[in-house]
Amino acid sequence: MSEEKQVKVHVDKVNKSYGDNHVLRDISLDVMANEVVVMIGPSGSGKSTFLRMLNQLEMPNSGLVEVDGYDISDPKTDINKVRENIGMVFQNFNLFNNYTVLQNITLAPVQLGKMTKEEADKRGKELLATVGLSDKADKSVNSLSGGQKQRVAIARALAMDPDIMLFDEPTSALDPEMVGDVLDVMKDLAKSGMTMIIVTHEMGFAKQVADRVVFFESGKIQESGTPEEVFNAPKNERLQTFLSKVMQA
Ligand SMILES: Nc1ncnc2c1ncn2[C@@H]1O[C@H](COP(=O)(O)OP(=O)(O)OP(=O)(O)O)[C@@H](O)[C@H]1O
Repeated sequence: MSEEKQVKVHVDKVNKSYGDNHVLRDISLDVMANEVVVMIGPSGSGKSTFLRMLNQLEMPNSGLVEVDGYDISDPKTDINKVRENIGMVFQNFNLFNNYTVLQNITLAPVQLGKMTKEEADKRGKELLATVGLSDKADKSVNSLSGGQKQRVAIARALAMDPDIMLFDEPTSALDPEMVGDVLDVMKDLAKSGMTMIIVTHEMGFAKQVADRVVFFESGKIQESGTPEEVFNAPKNERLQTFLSKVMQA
């Protein structure tokens, strides 16, 4: 048996424009099973667009995007099937506010026929325990803090038993005192071996958790490497400038 790790995400020479705005420029990146890749870079550099492309929330103008072996740059691919294996967590939670916490988590697996209601309730409660919210199962989402909502959003994504988790600035909308709880859940998930791609401005988290840090600037990957390489010995001048600004802040 080969010991080689499986490629989970394969992106080759992708370009994306919005009108005249050329947002992704010949981007290529492979992410392996169990790898945690953190994307950093200035605002508007294309990080969110890249992430959203991985579950067809955006389509590239050219290039190849393969996720879990499916060519999702091909509009004919059944994206709903692929999305069952990709959990996505957004900056603004995107929960159903009028449902209870547990209903938010069980809705998709039951509706898509992945689990019975009883199985989904059982799994949902287990997931709430792992994100530290066992006591909130029957509460309305409206009654939660931002940090609690984000932990519910993570539990909801995990309820589909995904192979890959995508995080788009999951802590940017949170009060500072809530950030740590959400990052702790993500750290545990990384330790469990989940394949993760994370856009964040939390540099301390990136240093601690990333297997690889990828620096985006002007729609290009300007540098990528281990946290030690990227943070302690950045080669690219734009990365050096970016880091000095972020560190000052
Ligand atoms: N749906 C859209 N329509 C038009 N332009 C868009 C759209 N989405 C993003 N853009 C533009 O694409 C560029 C890259 O945006 P993107 O959100 O990917 O950057 P980012 O690196 O994630 O920034 P931030 O850290 O601020 O979220 C920006 O100039 C943005 O205005």
